[in-house]
Amino acid sequence: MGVPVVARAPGKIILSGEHAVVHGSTAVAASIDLCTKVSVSLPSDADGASGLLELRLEDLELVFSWSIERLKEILPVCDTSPSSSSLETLQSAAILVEEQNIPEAKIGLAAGVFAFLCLHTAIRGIKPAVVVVTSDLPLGSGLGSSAAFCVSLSAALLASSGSISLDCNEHGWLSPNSEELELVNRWAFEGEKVIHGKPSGIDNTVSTFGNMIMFQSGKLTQIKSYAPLRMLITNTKVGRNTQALVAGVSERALRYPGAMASVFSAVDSISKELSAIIQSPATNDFSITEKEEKIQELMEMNQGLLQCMGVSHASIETVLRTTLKYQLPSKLTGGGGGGCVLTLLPTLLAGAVIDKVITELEGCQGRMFEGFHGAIAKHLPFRLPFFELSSREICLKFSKNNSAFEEPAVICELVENVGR
Ligand SMILES: Nc1ncnc2c1ncn2[C@@H]1O[C@H](COP(=O)(O)OP(=O)(O)OP(=O)(O)O)[C@@H](O)[C@H]1O
Ligand SMILES: C[C@@](O)(CCO)CC(=O)[O-]
Ligand SMILES: [Mg+2]
Repeated sequence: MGVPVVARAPGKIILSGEHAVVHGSTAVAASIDLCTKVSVSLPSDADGASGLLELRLEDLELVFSWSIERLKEILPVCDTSPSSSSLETLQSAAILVEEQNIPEAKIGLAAGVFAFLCLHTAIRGIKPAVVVVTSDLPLGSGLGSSAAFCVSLSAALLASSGSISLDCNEHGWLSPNSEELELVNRWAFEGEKVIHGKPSGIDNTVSTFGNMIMFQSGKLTQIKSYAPLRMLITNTKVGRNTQALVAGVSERALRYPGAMASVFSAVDSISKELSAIIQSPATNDFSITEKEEKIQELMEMNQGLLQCMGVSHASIETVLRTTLKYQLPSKLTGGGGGGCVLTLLPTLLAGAVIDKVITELEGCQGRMFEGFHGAIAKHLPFRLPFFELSSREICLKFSKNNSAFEEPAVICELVENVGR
């Protein structure tokens, strides 16, 4: 195999505005330091072109492969600029996914495999490669796994095809320049369309550019929090699919256009208020506690409106009731219908209370709780309860001397060095 390229991209949480953002409202999101990593290796001349395109999903121990001959039989040659039409011409790729006989229990992956075939063909053409994917993110749980997959895949494919320059810094890592990031984001958005149907673009945008953002109708504004926000993420482990949830909200909006327009408009105001509060400096008059109370209140109001949209779930309601016993309001994050729930943990909240909340959540329904600690460099799911919003951006690693990749912990260390 020739020189491999690795790209990594983060998942996200949405503090307010999911679903409504698809209908033009403002939303607030932040990247988290749980990432998906994609490596692309191309056959060297010495390999005599293996004649295979291979996708290895390492965490899931799944390998998909297609002969170049078969791909050429089925796939059209398509445009190489990021546009919907270039991926629409690739509908025929669906049969190539079906032929892989994905086990019923993992059928949700078909969308990701389909997006892979579309992005690979559109960006690199019909050529052999070995693409290896690993991820810290739970799939289909509201933490933006689909976007992190599309962003890291697009970045690695663009870098391996020369559309992103790979002048390494001393660590071998680099951040693409802003034009390159735009290109990555546009392709990732096309990939998200394949997985989600009608994405707003918020997930791929926050995964590409990192940090905390306010997003509306395709436009991002970076925002900066004056104080760290600590969040508890509870994973209900109830599987769901963002595409179906987004479609459900659109159907409700068609049935009740007036009522839903009011709901979306209320969410827009909440997101704008929230972003103003997050960005305001804490003074004596407006203490951190007051700020946190307002953030909690706005998140709670947003949750009420998400219930109006029909995207809550009994498992989410259980988490809400449980945290509320401790005066801690929560809201779902991402697509809803299960998946993850966010709870702001106020700065002055005693550790003993947090322990009690977690114990009670864990007791709710077997193993309902899963915590992530993002304040340290290792991107691993931990049984520790907090994570802090963190600034992350996608980074590419290029192994010039064809040596083996660093272990994930070392990569994290490099990321920490590069991180802002
Ligand atoms: N690492 C990955 N490898 C392959 N496919 C992936 C990967 N990550 C995500 N996907 C694809 O994305 C799907 C999950 O996307 P979905 O949008 O439903 O959930 P999510 O992105 O985790 O949550 P949300 O969109 O609410 O933030 C998976 O079922 C799979 O098809
Ligand atoms: C539900 C949604 O609003 C967020 C999913 O993380 C969908 C989208 O904006 O693409
Ligand atoms: Mg998604």
